[in-house]
Amino acid sequence: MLIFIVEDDPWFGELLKHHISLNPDYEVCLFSTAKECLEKMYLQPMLVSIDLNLPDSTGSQLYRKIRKADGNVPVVVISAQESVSEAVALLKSGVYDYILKDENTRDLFWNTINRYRETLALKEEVRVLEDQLISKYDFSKIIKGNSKTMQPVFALMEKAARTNINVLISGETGTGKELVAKAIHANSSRRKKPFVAVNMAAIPTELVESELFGYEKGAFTGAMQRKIGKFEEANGGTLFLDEIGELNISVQSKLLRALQEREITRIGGSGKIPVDIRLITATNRELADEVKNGTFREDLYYRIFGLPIELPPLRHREGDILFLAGYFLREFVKANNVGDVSLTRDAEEKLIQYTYPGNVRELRSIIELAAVLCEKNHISPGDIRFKPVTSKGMPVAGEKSLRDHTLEIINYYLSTYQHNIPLVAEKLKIGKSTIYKILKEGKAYADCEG
Ligand SMILES: Nc1ncnc2c1ncn2[C@@H]1O[C@H](COP(=O)(O)OP(=O)(O)OP(=O)(O)O)[C@@H](O)[C@H]1O
Repeated sequence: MLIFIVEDDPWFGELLKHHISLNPDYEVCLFSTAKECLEKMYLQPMLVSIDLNLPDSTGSQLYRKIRKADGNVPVVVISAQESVSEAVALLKSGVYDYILKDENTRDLFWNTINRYRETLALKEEVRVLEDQLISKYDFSKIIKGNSKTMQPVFALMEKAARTNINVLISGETGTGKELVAKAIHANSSRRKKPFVAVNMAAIPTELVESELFGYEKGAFTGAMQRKIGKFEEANGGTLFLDEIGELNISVQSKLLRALQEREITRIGGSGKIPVDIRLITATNRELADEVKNGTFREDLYYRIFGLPIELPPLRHREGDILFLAGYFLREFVKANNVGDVSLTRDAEEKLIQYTYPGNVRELRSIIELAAVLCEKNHISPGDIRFKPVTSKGMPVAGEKSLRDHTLEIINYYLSTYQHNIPLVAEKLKIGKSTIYKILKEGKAYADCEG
């Protein structure tokens, strides 16, 4: 820690400097003029002591200039008996301490420095405690949801935030897995450190290793300079690996080793670099099945499993569709500076009936589009457009109950044919009443799940 001493008596100045420098925690800069001190204020000293009788400035002038350069640095006045009145005036204007120049000055100055450090430590403790109090387990700022099905998720998130345990989040696409990871990080003791997210599915297989662990200059053709990997970037914070099931088996072993040994080696490097990260992973696949099939290492599975959090699909979160729709509408209004937009009763009904294969992400884009399309700030059923599902996301994809498959097929047709129930009935060769019955059952099922 840096301490400035401004003292025009070289012998006395050196004496103070020597005394304080005996403690290796402190580095002391000694100046004999106000000008020299002010020129170095950019170094941000922890404390400045000033003598009142300087060749180029009075004590009050120097104090004012130091204040201007740094509004917080404590200034200690060290003065001879004859300057007492000036020192007292300075004390009144905010000087941290005043010490008389005599045989006790060294010790008194030492005590002042220690007292200031103790105050600093206490302030920091209070700040950390206040911080914890304010944001303690306040997930609701980040992740919205009122449904009963989401309550166990919030309870698990709180447990995860309190500890350092690895977390495995599973859930269909768009259910908010990344948001949950962010909320856990933001409520954990690591919140001041980085949250680094990497989507395994978005990185070409051959680049995954260098993305995670980094590389040294010259490690391979094209490695023009050293690159820090995501592990190192996240040091002290949280590393979120999305779609972990996409990781190929050879990188899986390297990831396992890094997690076990808590250190990594950059590609082309030889030194081990210690890393301290909390790992949160996410998957929309059934990882246990991948283990059975031999495509995911069992030992890695257990290492990342830690605390499992399963996010329910939106269709099973009773009450959340309209709750989230309202939230996204308010966000839209705020971001686009338009007047309040509301949903008509029929529009709400239409939103509730749908099954959302794309979950919350899909609901958000449906609401944003509806807010753009609507007339006179009222969203009516016609403004709500369900996007036709592409062949990749056909409703029959994924493992679900027959009831859910049926419901999704109905919704797929309804969205494709603009909710024209007679037409959908004709296409599917079933009666209209069957469609109503399936939609009703789907809703009742979600109600009972909630
Ligand atoms: N409960 C929620 N409250 C507010 N916004 C949400 C909620 N859940 C999801 N979202 C929003 O939905 C979108 C998708 O969320 P996110 O990326 O976290 O989902 P995901 O499950 O990680 O998706 P994927 O599996 O495709 O990676 C984001 O815009 C996110 O902000």
